[in-house]
Amino acid sequence: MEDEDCPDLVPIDAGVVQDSEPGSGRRIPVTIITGYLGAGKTTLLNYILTEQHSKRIAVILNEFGEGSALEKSLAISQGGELYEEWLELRNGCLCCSVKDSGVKAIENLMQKRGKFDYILLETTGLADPGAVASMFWVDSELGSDIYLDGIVSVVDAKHGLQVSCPFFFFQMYRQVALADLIIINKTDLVSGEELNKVRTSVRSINGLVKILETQRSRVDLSNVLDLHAFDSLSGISLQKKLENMKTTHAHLDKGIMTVTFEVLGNIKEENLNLFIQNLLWEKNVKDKTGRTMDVIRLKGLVSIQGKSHQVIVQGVHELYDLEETAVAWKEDEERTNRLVLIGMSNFVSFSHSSYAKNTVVGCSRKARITLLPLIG
Ligand SMILES: Nc1nc2c(ncn2[C@@H]2O[C@H](COP(=O)(O)OP(=O)(O)OP(=O)(O)O)[C@@H](O)[C@H]2O)c(=O)[nH]1
Ligand SMILES: [Zn+2]
Repeated sequence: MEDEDCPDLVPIDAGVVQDSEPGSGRRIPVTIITGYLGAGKTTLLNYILTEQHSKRIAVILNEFGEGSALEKSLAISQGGELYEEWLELRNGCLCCSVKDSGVKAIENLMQKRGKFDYILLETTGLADPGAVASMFWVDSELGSDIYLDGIVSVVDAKHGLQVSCPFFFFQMYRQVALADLIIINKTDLVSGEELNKVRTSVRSINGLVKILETQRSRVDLSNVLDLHAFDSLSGISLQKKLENMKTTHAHLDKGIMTVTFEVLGNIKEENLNLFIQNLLWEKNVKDKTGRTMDVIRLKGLVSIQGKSHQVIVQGVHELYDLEETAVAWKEDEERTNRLVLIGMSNFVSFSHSSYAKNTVVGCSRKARITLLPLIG
């Protein structure tokens, strides 16, 4: 017992930052920032870094790399304020690589440089953030120091969701479908009417997402950081959203939609698991017209037999998780199960793999970590 309380040995290394609290067990949030090319992701990062004066924030850029010749760990610059490190990714890109390598690399960096308070990860405009999100989400279950806090997607108000290339279009829709927060940026470039259109198309894809509108990505940071979108703390805000969301949004022409379910009563946990597995894994749950759905994001609050508290359901692609929240069902309350699916009708669905085979987009060979040691 006492041995476990011993502080870890810290390597003797000139670069070590000593302000971490070894063994504090505090976990570090990761916010994933996505958005189409040029939407304002970097502007958002810079804004956060200059506004936020109390956190040690590490910024990770998941970029296109220069190819396999550079496939090794490399400290690019270590002097001055900026410290950069290339992650070694055994299997290509951050999103496609074996789950643990990205997280491991961050943990290694923290060992060398001291703990951060927060991690911001900017994906390339063409990446599938689902794969990156899954990586961090899975890892948090395995006792990692890092947990996924939320997914933020920046949308360009001027261009909206208009992209002609089907692959790019597909990725942009996925980014919107997956997000916990959408920032519609560059509102200075559009009229009120145009802005309404963009807002409506975002809402038609993702009926749950919070939408903010900005210029130069200037946003109240309390809306971006510490969202707890993937843990049971988000149960209460999810409850409110679900109550206000009785309609089913469908973006019929594009086949991307938000579907809500509401069922009264208690469910057996095993039946719920079976349903979700059929939906996410077997993909054999059909709608009235016989079509199946590719679920990108799943959220819900359910009532499970024998459990006194509401249970939150979270899903990203094929991963899902049930967690009891702090909210107890009241004695006189009618128990309900509400599930929200955001995804694509299989009718028009593109498969990531079939596109990925023929295109290099969305796959970067390297991720660059830029650690901005202390701002303020
Ligand atoms: N007019 C206007 N321009 C903006 C706004 N926000 C950002 N920009 C400009 O848009 C361009 C792209 O912004 P970035 O922040 O680099 O976009 P990004 O999403 O990081 O771009 P990539 O990483 O290349 O995908 C820059 O020239 C910004 O100065 C805004 O609110 N209004
Ligand atoms: Zn990839």
